[in-house]
Formats: sequence, C-alpha cells, structure tokens
Amino acid sequence: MGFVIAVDGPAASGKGTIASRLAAHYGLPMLDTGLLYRAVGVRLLDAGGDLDDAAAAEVSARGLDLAELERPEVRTRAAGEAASRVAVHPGVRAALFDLQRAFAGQEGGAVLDGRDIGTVIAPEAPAKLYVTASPEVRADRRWKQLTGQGETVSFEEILADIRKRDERDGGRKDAPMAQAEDATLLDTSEMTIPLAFDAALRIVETARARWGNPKG
Ligand SMILES: Nc1ncnc2c1ncn2[C@@H]1O[C@H](COP(=O)(O)OP(=O)(O)O)[C@@H](O)[C@H]1O
Ligand SMILES: Nc1ccn([C@@H]2O[C@H](COP(=O)(O)OP(=O)(O)O)[C@@H](O)[C@H]2O)c(=O)n1
Repeated sequence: MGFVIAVDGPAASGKGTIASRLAAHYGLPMLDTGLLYRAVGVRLLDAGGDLDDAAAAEVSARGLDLAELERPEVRTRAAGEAASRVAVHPGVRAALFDLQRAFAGQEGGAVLDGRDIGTVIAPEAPAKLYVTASPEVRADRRWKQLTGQGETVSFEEILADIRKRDERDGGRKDAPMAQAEDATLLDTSEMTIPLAFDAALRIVETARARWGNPKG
C-alpha cells in the first residue's frame, strides 16, 4: 500500500477539512467516503424508498453513479441523517467496499475520510487520525455550515442530530465508528482550522518518517 492517510471521526469534527488540506499538502487524491453514504441515502429517498429497508438500500448503493456525489442535495442536513440510516445495512457497506479499497490502493497513496477507514477500509494505512471535538462545538460548526448554505434550523436541533448520529454510527454492528488502536486522537474543540491542520500535519509527518524508515 502507498502512503495512505486514514482520517476518521464523528460528524462535523473537521475531519473533511483536515483531510482535504492534507491531500493538498502531499499532492494525494482524496475521497470523502461520507459522500458515498449520503448519495445512497438521497438516491433511495428520490426513488420513494424506505431508509430502513436493507434490500432497497443495497440496490440504491449498487446503482450509485459517482457523478451523484456532486449533487448539492448530498450536502444537506437531511442527507446526513439519511446517510447514517442507510450506513447501518451490511449490504450497503459491502456494495461500497471495493470502490473505497481500490481508491486506497492507488500506487501513489491517497487520503480517505470517514468512520471506518482506519479499522475496516484501510487497516494497514501507515497514517491514521481520529479527529474529534465536543458535541457542542461540532453542533456549532455544523449549524454555521448549514445556515450558511441557506437551511433553516436551530442550534438545538443540530445538537440533537449530532448526538443521535454519534449513537447510531458508534452503536451499529457492522463497521461502527471507532478509533483504530493505532490511530492518533486529535481533539479540535479548542483549535482553529490552521491550528488543527498543523497538529494533523505533525502527526502525519511522524507516521511518514516511520513508514519511510520501518527499521529506524
Ligand atoms: N477547527 C475548526 N474550527 C472551526 N470550524 C471548523 C474547524 N474545522 C472545521 N470547521 C468547519 O466546520 C464545518 C464542518 O467541517 P468538516 O470538515 O466538513 O467536518 P466533517 O468532515 O468532520 O463533517 C465546516 O464548515 C468547516 O469549515
Ligand atoms: N466511512 C464512512 C463514512 C460515512 N458513514 C456514514 O455516513 C454518514 C455521513 O457521513 P459524513 O462523513 O458525510 O458526515 P458528516 O461527518 O459530514 O456529518 C455518517 O453519519 C455515517 O453513518 C459511514 O458509515 N462510513
């Protein structure tokens, strides 16, 4: 495996921001795996399907066209909720596995962000970060992001969403959200974006030195 950076963590912790800055810094391709689950959820809702119907959700995942990741609908509050509901179905996760594995297996390396990158998709990744922040800080960031996109929603509603999503993502049987044993925890609650990126870069540089010199 090339130099793969796995960035996992709960909703609105800032993992996508860190992952895309790391990708730019190292010149690596990046995959936001949350968008895959979001697009599967949106597709299923568009087709009038039920998010709890495992078979229908798997059909939606198998028919996914990557162009659908570009749709603005996948970035909404409703899409985040739909994503976490379809993500509990093992058939959905299986349908999205090969694509994520292939992305991680690119010769030159890659950056992937999600919930199970360090544990399931790329357990052998040489650099792993688990990015977190308090539920209140995450809710504040998500609230600003969604209202900035024109959604009308209260801070309290977003905080409730975040808590429910943490519970569902961490509690599911298949590939629950979890910090890999060899991942470094990065709590960004009190960090600005540049500070969080600097801290992430230091962690990744340490991992890269070890990767480049395994016996050293
Ligand atoms: N350290 C930070 N301080 C303040 N805002 C942040 C920080 N990190 C990310 N954000 C903002 O919070 C929102 C969610 O960040 P994002 O990286 O998309 O989170 P995730 O990928 O974990 O859901 C975005 O609007 C982003 O600009
Ligand atoms: N690797 C991944 C990525 C996302 N997901 C699911 O997809 C949902 C949306 O992921 P996301 O990363 O876009 O969510 P945010 O952190 O941006 O809110 C999560 O709540 C998870 O349920 C997953 O199960 N596995």
